[in-house]
Amino acid sequence: MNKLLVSCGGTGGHYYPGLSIARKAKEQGLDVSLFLTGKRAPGQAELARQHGLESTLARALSLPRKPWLALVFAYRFYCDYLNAKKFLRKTEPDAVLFMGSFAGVPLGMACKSLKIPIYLHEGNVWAGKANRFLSKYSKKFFASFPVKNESAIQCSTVVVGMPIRPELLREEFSKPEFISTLNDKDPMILCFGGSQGAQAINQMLPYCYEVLLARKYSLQLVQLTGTDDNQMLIERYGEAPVVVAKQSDEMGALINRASVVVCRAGASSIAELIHFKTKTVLIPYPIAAENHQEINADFACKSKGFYKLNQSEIDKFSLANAIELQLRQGDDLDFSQVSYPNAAEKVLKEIFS
Ligand SMILES: CC(=O)N[C@H]1[C@@H](OP(=O)(O)OP(=O)(O)OC[C@H]2O[C@@H](n3ccc(=O)[nH]c3=O)[C@H](O)[C@@H]2O)O[C@H](CO)[C@@H](O)[C@@H]1O
Repeated sequence: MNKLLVSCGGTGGHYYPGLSIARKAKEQGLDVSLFLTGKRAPGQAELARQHGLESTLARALSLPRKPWLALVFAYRFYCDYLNAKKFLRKTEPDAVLFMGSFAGVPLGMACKSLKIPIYLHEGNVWAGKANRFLSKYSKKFFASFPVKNESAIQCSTVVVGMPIRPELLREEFSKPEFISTLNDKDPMILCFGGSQGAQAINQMLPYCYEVLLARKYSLQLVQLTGTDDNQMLIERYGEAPVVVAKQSDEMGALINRASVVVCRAGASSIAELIHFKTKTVLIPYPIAAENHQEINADFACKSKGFYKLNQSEIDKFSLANAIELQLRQGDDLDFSQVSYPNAAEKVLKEIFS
């Protein structure tokens, strides 16, 4: 049986697409497990276990921010590399798939030394540092979208798409209990940050909502803030048809129901919105590494389904105008220029055929 190891530690941005590929691999009868790093790893391993997947946990190594820490970093890197080699000798995977975090690099170098085939998956339109570095030793680079800095990739590249959680790929969804106070008739705006929320959007939205109501829109709003500290926000909305919550595990139902979404420009968010063909205002996280969210947003805007608003340009009117612009567009927009479906299947076919 083919044995696959998926290295997807770090933030949700690397973990969830890796988990989706691992779940698909298990469904196809492959022997698959996860390699997780960092403080989120125990929780991520527990979620993987609920899907019948085993994980190996390791510490996360990040690049030193101060030059005098370079020696400590080199020592730790070497220890992690030796541990990874020991682990690979014991488990003998046929292939290792990296989802693009620096934490996976010691494991990558151990694969190189033991001649275990390395594959990479990149979520963003701008390939990140770890993937660029590992590409020199890899068999194939799987991209979610055509990669803007493709010249920095030193192995063959194939665009497969961003793997989406299977829960979101259903045809029908039931209405989430926590929005039962909202009706099924009026348009609904859904707002969320990345997997960690977005303070700047959270603060501006109530003002923007007032502007839209003053323009006579009968709008409902679901605002997922990423924080527990929502009391002031809830009081501010008062009796308005608005639901404020920290987060939701029912994103499929919410995106499917939304008339317009306002969110960051993370790769999974964009892939999910393309899947549901939902009109969206993207507000790229301005300090994302190498400005990759703005590059993601610029790519998504090839479809009129997306509209980009920079955080520096946000005020209650610009955000209201952007939402209004999207509300007024028809619901039959073409997302085909940016759509790359069935990513997990394509990755597994490329690795094992
Ligand atoms: C700040 C930052 O650098 N973020 C990066 C991080 O992703 P990050 O995890 O922040 O953002 P993504 O858009 O990739 O993913 C967000 C995910 O959270 C889900 N969600 C959101 C709110 C909620 O209440 N419930 C819920 O399930 C969304 O449906 C989506 O699946 O890695 C991604 C992939 O490398 C990058 O594209 C992002 O730019």
